[in-house]
Amino acid sequence: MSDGDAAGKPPTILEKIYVQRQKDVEAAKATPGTRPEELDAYLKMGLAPPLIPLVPRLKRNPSTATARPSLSLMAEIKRASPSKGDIAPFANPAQQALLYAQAGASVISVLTEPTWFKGSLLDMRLARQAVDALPDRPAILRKEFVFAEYQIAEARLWGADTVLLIVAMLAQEQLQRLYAYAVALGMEPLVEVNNAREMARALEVGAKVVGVNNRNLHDFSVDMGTTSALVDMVREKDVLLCALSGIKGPEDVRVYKEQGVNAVLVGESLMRATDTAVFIKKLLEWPDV
Ligand SMILES: O=P(O)(O)OC[C@@H](O)[C@@H](O)c1c[nH]c2ccccc12
Repeated sequence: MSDGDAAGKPPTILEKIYVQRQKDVEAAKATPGTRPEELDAYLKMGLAPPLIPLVPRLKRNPSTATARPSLSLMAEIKRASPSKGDIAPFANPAQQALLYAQAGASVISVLTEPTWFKGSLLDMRLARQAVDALPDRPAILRKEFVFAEYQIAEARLWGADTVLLIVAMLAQEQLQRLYAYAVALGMEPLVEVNNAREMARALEVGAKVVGVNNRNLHDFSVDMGTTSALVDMVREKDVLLCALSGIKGPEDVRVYKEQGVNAVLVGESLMRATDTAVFIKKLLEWPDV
């Protein structure tokens, strides 16, 4: 991805994060203990924890048994964001993960980007540990700006069951390579798109779980219709479709459910909820579990 100044334009937030994350990854790769060959060796020795396959996990949720079409929840641990600033900077990821799991989330998404989102791999590990022993625990998603195999290996070793791949920041060949690498490690990635062109690219690599981000990562504008506009592109396909960002209440979820969307990913409104369990139950209109 260009840093934006080639055309004389200021870099977008996505470009800024990408540049910083490249430096962070270089530093981690040069640190004894986390060099790429060390991570590779750990993976080959089978030291990564057991994982949950994403697709079957997404298909099980507390509403599947009812007559309503099923819709799963991906609940996010998000301390801060570049568009909103601090959301819950002192949140306890273990506690939050447990609340999400007990309320029926299929996936727990953990932001691991430190500079703008105040996240870390430790947050992700703590979330995983908190839910690890639960029967039918949620899958853990590393929510990150991924551009290198290294970050996927890191995710797997720190306890992620899957990773996010953002089409907008990857060349097609790179997307293909990272997708294949994640799958080889047992992780079906969540592939994020923002428009029809990106959706076509996600389908071309064979993505089975596609998230449509209602928030444009270049300018932060949110349009809840972004997901709805792309539903038809996957309708007859073996693809699970998730709506990401800006979801605040049951009205949003109801619309997506009627359109055949399979999952919603919710961050900010869950982090701000005073009673997380009650909020989730109302949001998804789930029966008592
Ligand atoms: O807090 P919200 O509006 O519910 O949004 C969550 C999630 O969609 C958002 O955090 C997100 C979607 N794609 C991303 C890529 C990187 C970082 C963050 C994201």
